[in-house]
Amino acid sequence: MSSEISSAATQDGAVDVSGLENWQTRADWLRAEINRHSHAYYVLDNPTIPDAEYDKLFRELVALEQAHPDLLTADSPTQRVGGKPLPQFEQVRHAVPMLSLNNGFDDEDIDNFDRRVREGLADIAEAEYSTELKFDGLAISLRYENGLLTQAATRGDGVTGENVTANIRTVKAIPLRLHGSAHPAVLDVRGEVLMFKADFAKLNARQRDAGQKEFANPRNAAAGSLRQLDPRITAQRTLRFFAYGIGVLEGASLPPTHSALLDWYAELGLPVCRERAVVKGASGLLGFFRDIGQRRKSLPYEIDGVVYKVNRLDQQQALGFVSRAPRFAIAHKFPAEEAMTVVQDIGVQVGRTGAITPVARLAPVSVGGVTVTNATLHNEDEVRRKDIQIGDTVIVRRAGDVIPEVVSYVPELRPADVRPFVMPALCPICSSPIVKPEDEAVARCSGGWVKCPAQRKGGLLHFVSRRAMDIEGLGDQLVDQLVEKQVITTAADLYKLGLTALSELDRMAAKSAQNVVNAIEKSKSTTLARFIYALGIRHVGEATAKELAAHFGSLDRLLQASEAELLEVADIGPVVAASIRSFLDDPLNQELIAQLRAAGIHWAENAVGENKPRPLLGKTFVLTGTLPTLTRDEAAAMIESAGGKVAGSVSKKTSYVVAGEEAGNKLAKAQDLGVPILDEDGLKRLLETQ
Ligand SMILES: NC(=O)c1ccc[n+]([C@@H]2O[C@H](COP(=O)([O-])OP(=O)(O)OC[C@H]3O[C@@H](n4cnc5c(N)ncnc54)[C@H](O)[C@@H]3O)[C@@H](O)[C@H]2O)c1
Ligand SMILES: [Zn+2]
Repeated sequence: MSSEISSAATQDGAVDVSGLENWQTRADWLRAEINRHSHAYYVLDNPTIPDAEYDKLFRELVALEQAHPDLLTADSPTQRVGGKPLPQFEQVRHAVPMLSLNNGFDDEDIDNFDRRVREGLADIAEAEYSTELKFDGLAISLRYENGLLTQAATRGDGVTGENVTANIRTVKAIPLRLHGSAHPAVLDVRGEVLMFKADFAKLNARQRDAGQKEFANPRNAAAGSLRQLDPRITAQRTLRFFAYGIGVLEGASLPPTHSALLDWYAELGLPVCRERAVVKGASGLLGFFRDIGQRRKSLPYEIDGVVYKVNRLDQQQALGFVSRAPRFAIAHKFPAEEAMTVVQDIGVQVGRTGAITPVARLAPVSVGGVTVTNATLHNEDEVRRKDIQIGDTVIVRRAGDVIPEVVSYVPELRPADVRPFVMPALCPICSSPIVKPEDEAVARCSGGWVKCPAQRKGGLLHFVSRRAMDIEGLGDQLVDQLVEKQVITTAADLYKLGLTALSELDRMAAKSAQNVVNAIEKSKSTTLARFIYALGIRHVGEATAKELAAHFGSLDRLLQASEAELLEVADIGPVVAASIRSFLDDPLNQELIAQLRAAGIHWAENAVGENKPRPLLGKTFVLTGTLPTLTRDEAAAMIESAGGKVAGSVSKKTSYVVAGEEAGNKLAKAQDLGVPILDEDGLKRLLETQ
């Protein structure tokens, strides 16, 4: 290996080898790192770094070996699957190896996969695929002889796995005897053992209570639970199973397609996931990917992508395998939700109620498809519990639209000079003392909105937000300017804002100034519930505001309500009642409310208050899909004003499901449970006739 190669490639910018002698050294280093992490992940079920970081190392090694084939060794991790089986278990040799899957990340990868498949099948015009989910668990092989479960083995290194038959027998989702009567002499079912999100949360809560180590994620929990030497421990953990493939088959003929194989499995009583489809071409694959991506959060188990398989089994056979994965299948992965980066500092943020949130300032890192530079540490106790310090390398998580958070630090990468976070004594914005009541986890700026611009801004942003007064166009930056330049101090000042004042602000075009003025004007017509919510009373969220509005019917009645009367409202306890009373007793707040009413904010008051008819009282509705004329909010408001409740998920207690176009899972679930289903007209009729 000459230094020439290394310097040329460095100029390419392909791989950073600074400080390393040559490619050989780099490849050796990568192999050692990858092997170390694989061992922690596959054998110990206790990963040391996020998957995305591991994948980065792995991809670098693949690229290196492709560019310099002489570097490739037979024992390179790129040529192998999984990890070595644990010696404590009896070993099982897989007659048909259990392989991994190749990965794709963007649309182009999938187009290329589809093209390679068509080329590999003598240039067929269009390929048919079976699409399914990529479950985040561990692969298992279940051997049934004449319908009876005789052996279960983990994937291990793909060739040799661990005999976990005794443990698998405790998994209720897996039949010990196949349904029906005609059974093949030997059937080797391949599938994934996994743990559902709810069971994972329960398990971790139990581990916490027992002072034992919590699992990093459901995959590790599933793997750790299955690979127990004592099956009684496995039996205490709720594991599930989905079948997705086949190894050996004797005494029966293979169905013609993968989808038919899964249908057959379902008939045999094996769990097969419902979320699957048969599609054509790359566009069909991408359609499935987007649909699942949208519903990912609501699935009861974790997935890290979807899997596409050529549907016809004869075509699968024709395409065959490369070293560690089939050519006929690919996993289309979602962007990683976890990444590793360095905490450069820990600052604090002041919320609208004065709550002080420690925030990690991070070296920029891409997580879940966006660049993250700040991540919440929630509160001081949490920082101590997780022992996160300035200078630490940490794992950052960003799942969907959720605010990025720091999950943990990486002990082996902690430098000697880390510094702990110190809660400042004074608010960084207004210099008022920060106080922390003994019985609360949260420290607060004691300045209140009168002294603290951060609280003022937060309060105003809450006031104008979509679920409060819904004033469009008043974003973060505009509110910042208005508060900083002292154009407005309270929400009431918003209603005095004229075009001139707005136009004087930086970068405010005449047209957008006019839009803001119009939006403010429009917001004057609102509902009592929105108005109460907009006030930003501590502990009064949207649901409580709705309850208050429905219960009292008019603002004056609410203003006069005693704590005892407040306690009569559904779901309101002593803490909330006291918080409402103390807010309303504050002369500054009384002044604010008077000014807002004087500015012309109004709503339809209900003269009879609590006596208003509430025909849907006690009924729970679930909304799904797109209704022809009503938005979800409107439909929910109609149901709630008639006394009904709107819930997020369907259960036996659901009274009605209101389904529109493109209703998904919830509709299917309602049908399963026999819950009555209404369309928009049905809902309207119900409201009229009651
Ligand atoms: N954090 C770490 O240190 C570390 C170490 C090693 C591996 N890993 C992670 O493990 C993964 C690689 O491991 P891998 O070889 O198990 O590959 P993989 O997880 O990328 O894909 C192959 C596996 O997918 C599973 N699978 C789920 N649904 C499936 C379906 N419908 N059809 C077929 N298979 C399905 C099977 O168990 C199969 O073995 C990567 O995500 C990598 O980041 C992480
Ligand atoms: Zn402050």
